[in-house]
Amino acid sequence: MIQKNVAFIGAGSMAEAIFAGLIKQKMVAAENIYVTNRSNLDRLNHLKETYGVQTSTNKEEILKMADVVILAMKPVGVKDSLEEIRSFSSENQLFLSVLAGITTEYISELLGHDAPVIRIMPNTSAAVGSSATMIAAGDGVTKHQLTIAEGLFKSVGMVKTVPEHDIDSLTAIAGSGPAYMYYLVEGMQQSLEELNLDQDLGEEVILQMMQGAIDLMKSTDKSPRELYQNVKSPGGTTEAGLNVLEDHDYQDIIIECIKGAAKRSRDITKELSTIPEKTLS
Ligand SMILES: NC(=O)C1=CN([C@@H]2O[C@H](COP(=O)(O)OP(=O)(O)OC[C@H]3O[C@@H](n4cnc5c(N)ncnc54)[C@H](O)[C@@H]3O)[C@@H](O)[C@H]2O)C=CC1
Ligand SMILES: O=C(O)[C@@H]1CCC=N1
Repeated sequence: MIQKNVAFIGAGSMAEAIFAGLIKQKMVAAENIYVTNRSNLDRLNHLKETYGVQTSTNKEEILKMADVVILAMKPVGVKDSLEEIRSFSSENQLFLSVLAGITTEYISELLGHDAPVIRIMPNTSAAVGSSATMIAAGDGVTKHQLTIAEGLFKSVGMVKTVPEHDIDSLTAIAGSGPAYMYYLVEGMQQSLEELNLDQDLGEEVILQMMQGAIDLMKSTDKSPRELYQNVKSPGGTTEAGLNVLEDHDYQDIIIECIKGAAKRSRDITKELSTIPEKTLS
């Protein structure tokens, strides 16, 4: 457990997933977690009752307690939010931003001082200790500060420290990826009705099937292609299903999906930042 106060600016699904995970894994005590949002008091009260975290709509009150500040508002709100808190923040605080498409350089510019800024791309599986979190240090971040960020996020899943220019592309997989998995599961669930199967039974089978496929991929050197070839019998059921996927260019669609998400992350940078184009590659 680290003896640091961690403040969340933004109290949405990502902030909740992170602090739920930090508390569950006993990395940070609930009383050391401070949470604020734009103005939704009901939401703050709900989080306080559920997790025992400290909450307030008064940003100054929250900021003055913080050793580590986690920026977890929507990217579009970052400018207003940082303008609101910059006078309460200090260079002695460590800033961790989970905002898609927002560079450390831009955050430093908005803060207007030399506080260390680290860019983080986690996912909502942090709530159950299973995030795949990407971390990139901004200019001037010390090894010790990076270790603090890595330690916090290692407690809620796997961490990879990467160059900042890779974060946009990795956001598509690490950050947005869970949504594509849930979308796939939703599609399978919808098939249950058409097949006249019991919904509860079917949903349990789908999740165990996916868990098993992940366990097998993690435990073998075989490629996904070898693994699905092993499932497929000539003239069998799997082949019939794979033919449908191929007819619809399923893998091309997945590639376009990931490229589209990565492009959006880079576009957010261009839309919201004042940073010159040459630094965006
Ligand atoms: N949801 C996800 O799976 C992931 C989200 N992220 C990033 O996390 C951030 C938050 O995403 P979500 O939690 O999904 O959004 P959300 O819409 O659920 O929550 C946004 C929160 O920010 C607060 N907020 C907005 N403006 C504010 C301001 N000026 N000052 C203080 N708080 C303010 C809102 O009140 C709300 O609590 C985004 O920047 C997103 O890119 C990153 C990885 C995964
Ligand atoms: O959709 C988004 O923009 C955020 C970033 C990654 C996951 N959710």
